[in-house]
Amino acid sequence: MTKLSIIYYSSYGTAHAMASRMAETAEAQGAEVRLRRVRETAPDEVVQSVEGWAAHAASVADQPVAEPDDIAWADAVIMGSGTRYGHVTSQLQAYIDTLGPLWQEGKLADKVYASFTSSQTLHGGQETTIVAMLTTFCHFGGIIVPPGYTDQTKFNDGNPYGVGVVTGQGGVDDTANTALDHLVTRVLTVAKRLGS
Ligand SMILES: Cc1cc2nc3c(=O)[nH]c(=O)nc-3n(C[C@H](O)[C@H](O)[C@H](O)COP(=O)(O)O)c2cc1C
Repeated sequence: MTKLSIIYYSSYGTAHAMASRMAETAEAQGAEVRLRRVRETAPDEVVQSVEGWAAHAASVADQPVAEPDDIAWADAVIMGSGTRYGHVTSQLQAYIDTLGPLWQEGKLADKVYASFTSSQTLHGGQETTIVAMLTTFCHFGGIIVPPGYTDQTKFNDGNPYGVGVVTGQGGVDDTANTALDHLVTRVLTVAKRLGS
């Protein structure tokens, strides 16, 4: 059974919906899945001052938060974050910054990695955000599995780096779900080929 961790940060629920879709698809394919939200680091008064942010935070309050062990445990990791000025969220980066001891022990290496994002606008920085996560995976010694155009459906969402959802244009629609299913299936297929 391939062990897959899906680790993401979401303020308003888009990355949460994307991660949940991949978790369901992976479980249907027999994988053991850890779906883990990254801990909120913004001050509570800031979160509570934004309606959509507060509502999403309340809806996931009882769900487990990501710990470093969730990567050490996994054969494959899919990481996701909304786009912030063309980069990953500080919340996801704060989680990544707790991984130093595992990195030092070599426990982040030799796993399959992929990433996903969402942004408000079409050219608002999805590629740079996804590639920022891929850069981190290089430092881990990870085996990066981008979707490329390895399936005809990739010509519909058009993102060979990972999966990106544009919240201002359709959000997590059928095209996005197809791309998410393709990404997680590809990650599991490669992990299995590597013996996981
Ligand atoms: C501080 C901040 C910076 C953002 N920067 C960008 C950006 O550079 N490009 C963009 O298209 N959207 C940007 N957005 C919009 C978010 O990317 C979008 O709301 C997010 O992807 C939604 O994901 P979530 O629902 O998982 O939180 C920004 C939002 C915030 C709050």
